[in-house]
Amino acid sequence: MLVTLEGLDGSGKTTVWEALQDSYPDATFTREPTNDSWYGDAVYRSIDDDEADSLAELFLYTADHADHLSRVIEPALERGDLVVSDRYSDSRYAYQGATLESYDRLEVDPLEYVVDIHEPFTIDPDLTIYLDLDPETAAERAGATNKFEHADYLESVRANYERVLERDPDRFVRVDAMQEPARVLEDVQDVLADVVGEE
Ligand SMILES: Nc1ncnc2c1ncn2[C@@H]1O[C@H](COP(=O)(O)OP(=O)(O)OP(=O)(O)O)[C@@H](O)[C@H]1O
Ligand SMILES: Cc1cn([C@H]2C[C@H](O)[C@@H](COP(=O)(O)O)O2)c(=O)[nH]c1=O
Repeated sequence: MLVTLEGLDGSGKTTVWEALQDSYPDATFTREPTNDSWYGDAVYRSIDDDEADSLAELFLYTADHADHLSRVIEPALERGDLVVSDRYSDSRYAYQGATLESYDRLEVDPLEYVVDIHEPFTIDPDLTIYLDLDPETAAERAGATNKFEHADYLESVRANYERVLERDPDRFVRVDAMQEPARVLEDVQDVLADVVGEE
C-alpha cells in the first residue's frame, strides 16, 4: 500500500514522517525530491536557482519521480511493504501548477498539464494525508529558505492542492496542521490505523 504525505512547506510532513518510523518499523519510508540520486541532486540545484526555467524544473522533478518509482516504490510495493512517501506527485500538481501559471508559452491549464504528464506512468497512492496549513504560518515555519517558501506563492500552491483534493476526494484525508505536533501525529496515526492497521 502506498501512502503519501502532502502539504505546504512547513506543514509538518517531515516531523510526522519521522515519528511514523517508530510505529511502522517494517515499512519503507521514502521522499521526494529524493536525497539519494543524481536526479534528486539536480532538483535541489534547481530549487537553489532563482532563475531556473519553470518548465525545465517541472521535468527535473518528474525525472526524479520516474527514477523514484522504478528504483524504490515499485520494488517495495512488490515486496508487499507499506510505503510512506514524504511528498509525491501531488506536490508537482500543486507547486509546478503554480510556478507554470506565469509561463507565457504554455497555453493550457498548468495543473492539468502536469497531471497529464504523470498520468501514463505514475502509480496513484492508495491514501494521501494532506496536512492543511495557512500560507503565512507555513512560510514562517519553513523559514523562507528557498524560492517556494513565501506566503504569496504558497497561497497559489494551497489553491492548487484544493483543486487536487476536489478531483480525487476519496484518496485524501485532511488533517489540521495548525494543531500542536502531538495532536497532528495522533490524527495521522488514527487515519493510518484505520486504513492499514497497527503494526
Ligand atoms: N504542528 C506543528 N506546530 C508547530 N510547529 C511545527 C509543527 N509541526 C512541525 N513544526 C515545526 O515546523 C518546522 C517545519 O516542520 P517540517 O520540516 O516537519 O515541515 P515540512 O512540511 O516537512 O516542511 P518542508 O516541506 O519545507 O520540508 C519545524 O521547525 C518543525 O519543528
Ligand atoms: C516533490 C516536490 C517538491 N517541491 C518543492 C517543495 C519544497 O519547497 C521543495 C523541497 O521539498 P522539501 O519537502 O522541502 O524537501 O521542493 C516542488 O515544487 N515540486 C515537487 O514535486
